[in-house]
Amino acid sequence: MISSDAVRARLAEHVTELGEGAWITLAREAVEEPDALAARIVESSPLGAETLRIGAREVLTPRRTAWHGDPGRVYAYSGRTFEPAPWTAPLVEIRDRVEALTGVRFDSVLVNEYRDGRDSMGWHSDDEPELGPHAPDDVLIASVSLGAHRRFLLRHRRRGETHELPLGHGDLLVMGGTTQRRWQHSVPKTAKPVGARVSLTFRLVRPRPA
Ligand SMILES: O=C(O)CCC(=O)C(=O)O
Ligand SMILES: [Fe+2]
Repeated sequence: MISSDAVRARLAEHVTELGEGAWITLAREAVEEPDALAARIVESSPLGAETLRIGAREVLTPRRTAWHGDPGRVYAYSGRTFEPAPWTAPLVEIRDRVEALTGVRFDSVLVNEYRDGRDSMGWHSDDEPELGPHAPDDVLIASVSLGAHRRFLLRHRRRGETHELPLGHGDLLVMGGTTQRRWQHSVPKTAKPVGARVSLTFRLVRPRPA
């Protein structure tokens, strides 16, 4: 059984403890040739804006996304379910690099493309019950950033305390333990001129029983 403690121990030099069993690690420039990889992913992933249900309203996401993974890694959020597209060559390269660094072979990945500063991701936690190793108290998410630098914010759900991490150029951010339970995160819009950014959030998803 994978435990996120083993990942924290392995990446000990990069750990920030957030308290209450929540922690993140940030390794700068962990992936080589991030710009070339981003271009290959944008070419080969079925990226598109999704319609999400927020209460009674349907809204289009202000970013393009694609869900890839092993067969059966169905991901459900905001009233939608997503069947995984197969792994592509650039995603396998990065998945294997993330495995070498974390010791975990992630089974799925959400690709997010932020075309410019108007694209964003609102406050949320990735705490869906199918997320492993064991949502909501132990969720492992390994996020690789490619392309333009963007601000990544963490906000404590009760205390409102925030941390700001500038992410870019092959950086690897891992969120583990109770981070999803205790904190939310976001990628805010920016009025500054910024180029395109691609983020890959690798996950463990329990397969749906057939
Ligand atoms: O783009 C990012 O760095 C964040 C992506 C994210 O939060 C997600 O995919 O759930
Ligand atoms: Fe997220």
